[in-house]
Amino acid sequence: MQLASATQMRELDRQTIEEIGIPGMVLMENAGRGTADSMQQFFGPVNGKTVCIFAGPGNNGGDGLVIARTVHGQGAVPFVFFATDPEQLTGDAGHNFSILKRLRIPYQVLDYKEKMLTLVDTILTLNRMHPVHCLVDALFGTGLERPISGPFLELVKGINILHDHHHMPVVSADIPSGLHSDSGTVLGEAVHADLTVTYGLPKPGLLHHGGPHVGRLVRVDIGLPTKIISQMQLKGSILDSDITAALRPRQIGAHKGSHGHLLILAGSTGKTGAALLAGQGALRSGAGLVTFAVPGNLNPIFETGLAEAMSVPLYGSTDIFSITDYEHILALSQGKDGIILGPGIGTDIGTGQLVLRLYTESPLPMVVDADALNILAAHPQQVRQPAGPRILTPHPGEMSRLLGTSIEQVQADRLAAALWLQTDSHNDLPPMITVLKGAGTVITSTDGYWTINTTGNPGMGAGGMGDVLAGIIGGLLVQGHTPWQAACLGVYLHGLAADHLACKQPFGYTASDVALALPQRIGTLITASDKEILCSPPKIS
Ligand SMILES: NC(=O)C1=CN([C@@H]2O[C@H](COP(=O)(O)OP(=O)(O)OC[C@H]3O[C@@H](n4cnc5c(N)ncnc54)[C@H](O)[C@@H]3O)[C@@H](O)[C@H]2O)[C@@H](O)CC1
Ligand SMILES: [K+]
Repeated sequence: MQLASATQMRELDRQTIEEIGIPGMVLMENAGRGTADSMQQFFGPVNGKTVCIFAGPGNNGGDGLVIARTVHGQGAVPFVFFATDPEQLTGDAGHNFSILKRLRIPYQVLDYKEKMLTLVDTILTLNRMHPVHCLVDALFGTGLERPISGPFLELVKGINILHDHHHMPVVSADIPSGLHSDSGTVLGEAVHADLTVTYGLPKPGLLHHGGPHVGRLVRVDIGLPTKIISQMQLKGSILDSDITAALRPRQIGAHKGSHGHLLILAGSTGKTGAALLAGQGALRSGAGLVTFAVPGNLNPIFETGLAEAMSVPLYGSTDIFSITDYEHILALSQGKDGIILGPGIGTDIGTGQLVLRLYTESPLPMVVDADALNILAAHPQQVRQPAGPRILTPHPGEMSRLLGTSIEQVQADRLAAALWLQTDSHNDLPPMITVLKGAGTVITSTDGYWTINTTGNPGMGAGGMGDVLAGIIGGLLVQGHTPWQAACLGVYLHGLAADHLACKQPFGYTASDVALALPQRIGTLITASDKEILCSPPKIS
């Protein structure tokens, strides 16, 4: 499913209305009716209940008025609250206000002096007469352009009090008011929704940071023609279960050599766990063979640490990776299908020299993680000189170092940060993918395509998760997935496995647990017909 920014959404609406001839009133009607349907689906019948609608000064408010009229027709008692004079509404919203008046649906213009507590009291009183079915937030959608303040701020605060303290369900029309629809940044204060019904195409701001304000997300088809959407050539998408179509069952007769050989360059004293976790991630994602190249003194740990993996001691410098290991590593990389470079390696000068040479000289596809990213951050001119496909997997701290900015700035616009390598020039550089980790992981490629992940949960905020992710992506890479596919599948599956664990234990599961949970998740995703091939013995004729 594609994602659309506020500007793209406005353009889609404009083309639909002006070039195709579908009136804006029809789109608004579809949006409002679709929302009313979802409200019944999620919160039960509206008949006989109060529905409080908070309508803003633009078309989002207009959607709210369609919702009011629709639930009125379904036997509810709608009550519309405006923060500004509704007589000022124009266009389709103004038209819907005229209809509302003719139907004598009650509304009230909130006096700014009547602060939020008065609003809360009013709604609690209404609730005593007819129980409130839900509160409808139709204050702002894609048109929010500055922090919410004044009467609008009072309304949002009031809605949140009713939601947080009085447990009233809240549905947001298109976007929780106060969220920036592109970046997901909270502008002043944002509505806490249980359900967000988004119109046409979802907006990226709903997914950034894991969508903490959004609740359940539902999309309503408001009638934007697919022709118009495809002409727009949108580059953003939701990373959801569609990606799992890229998983393939194993061929009968396949052997360990069929599933790729991964070289892992990771670990140092005190951080051998990072390497072992990456190895686990790779093996659990199905890599055929895994070899660790490790500082010589650490080799005994790897001999026993992961029985299924091989290890080769390096003696350039016995405790850390060093530039003097370069030739040895080059020889080791012969016959390998990919490399993971970075988890737990430290940033020693000799290690840095090795990382930069491998990054700029090895043609093998490479997952570049952790300290390898910190080393690259100190040598920005080399970032765009990869000798082969690269998947960079920074967390916000590493991303901020790569960009030379603060973590706050990265988090304020995660998409802009993750698109740091985007280029319009058609050069012959190998593909470079950035995976900006965190709630709502953002994956971008240099040609400007991007996607935001929908799996994962707060329980994943624990040491070693990133190492396992690097391993999973590396494992998928050597099994023949393209760098883009490997990054997207890896991120999606990593979150999915963790979500499965979180169903029973919301936190306290470990990175190893996630790796262990992975094969079963993959198994359930491979289609039934594929399973038949997998499980049935070869036919003897
Ligand atoms: N034809 C269309 O364009 C359609 C639009 N739809 C709805 O329309 C929305 C977009 O409508 P609009 O572009 O009118 O935008 P909004 O309804 O989101 O709000 C824009 C209005 O709010 C004001 N405003 C912005 N930030 C403010 C702030 N911080 N404090 C006070 N006022 C502020 C603006 O000056 C403008 O009057 C979508 O999110 C969607 O809900 C749907 O009805 C489907 C069809
Ligand atoms: K809204």
